[in-house]
Amino acid sequence: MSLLPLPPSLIPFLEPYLPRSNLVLPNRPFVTLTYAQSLDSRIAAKPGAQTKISHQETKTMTHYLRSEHDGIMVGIGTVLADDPKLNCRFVENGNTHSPRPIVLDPYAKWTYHKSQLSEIYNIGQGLAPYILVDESVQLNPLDVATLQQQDGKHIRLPLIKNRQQNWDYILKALVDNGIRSVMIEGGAVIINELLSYGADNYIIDSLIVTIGPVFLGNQGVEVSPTSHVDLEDVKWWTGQQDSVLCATVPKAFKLD
Ligand SMILES: NC(=O)C1=CN([C@@H]2O[C@H](COP(=O)(O)OP(=O)(O)OC[C@H]3O[C@@H](n4cnc5c(N)ncnc54)[C@H](O)[C@@H]3O)[C@@H](O)[C@H]2O)C=CC1
Ligand SMILES: Nc1nc(O)c(N)c(N[C@@H]2O[C@H](COP(=O)(O)O)[C@@H](O)[C@H]2O)n1
Repeated sequence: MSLLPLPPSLIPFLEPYLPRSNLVLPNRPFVTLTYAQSLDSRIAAKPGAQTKISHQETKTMTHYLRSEHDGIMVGIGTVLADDPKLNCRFVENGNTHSPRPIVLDPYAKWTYHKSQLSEIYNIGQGLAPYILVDESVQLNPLDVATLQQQDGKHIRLPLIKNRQQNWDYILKALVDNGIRSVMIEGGAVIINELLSYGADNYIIDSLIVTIGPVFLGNQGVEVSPTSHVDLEDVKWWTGQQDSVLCATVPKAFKLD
């Protein structure tokens, strides 16, 4: 299904938060954390369920954001729940860029060769993923062979032993593999972890949150950091149904 046109006012609204408007960081990619939540801070109606929250016009915004990043990352929980495409369907202004899908799957739970994402690659509508797995896990030979034929790969990192350091390894691996900007879409474990990462270690350069006019209820999958986070550079956009918050995390807390 084709997307609605991008509301023109979103272009100047988003501009200051895009990687292209910000300094290129030498040792890690520019990180945008972006997701859609309900009024009661839920990103899905129940665990493992894919739940539509965004209006079509903010869905277009998500694809516009995908066109502005080298990579798009989700966790294995999201992949198993949504079987996502993780490509870019924003084709306005002749855009043909699709970001590199990156899946954080430390225990190699994903059967990649049967996924929609593999099919998307096979029909020429997106790139094959980089799958981040722990150094110790055994890989499915069919997945390895499929990724070898496509242009994706498994990247082995020490992800299981000391989770505290994982984001350092993950971000370095992305830069080492040519990913200079990444948008992280979720799911809840990753969002909560990044928002809670610690006062000295915030790694989010831009935060872009779509808020839909719905309550998903207390069985829903909640996003909430472990403690207080004050945002800076806050701007709001309101569309036909949704509002979008753009912000940065306090600069004093950022890694360099
Ligand atoms: N509304 C929205 O914008 C979005 C909603 N979702 C929803 O979120 C739900 C899935 O969320 P979750 O189950 O929380 O899964 P998730 O996608 O956050 O994946 C969690 C898994 O990722 C791995 N992981 C996360 N952080 C790690 C780290 N630092 N080191 C190593 N491994 C790490 C672990 O295996 C962990 O179990 C689905 O229902 C999906 O539909 C997902 C993305 C966006
Ligand atoms: N922007 C947005 N709005 C919602 O209502 C959502 N449920 C999501 N979910 C995210 O989008 C991914 C699906 O991507 P594809 O359309 O399959 O490429 C899903 O995996 C979540 O990350 N996003």
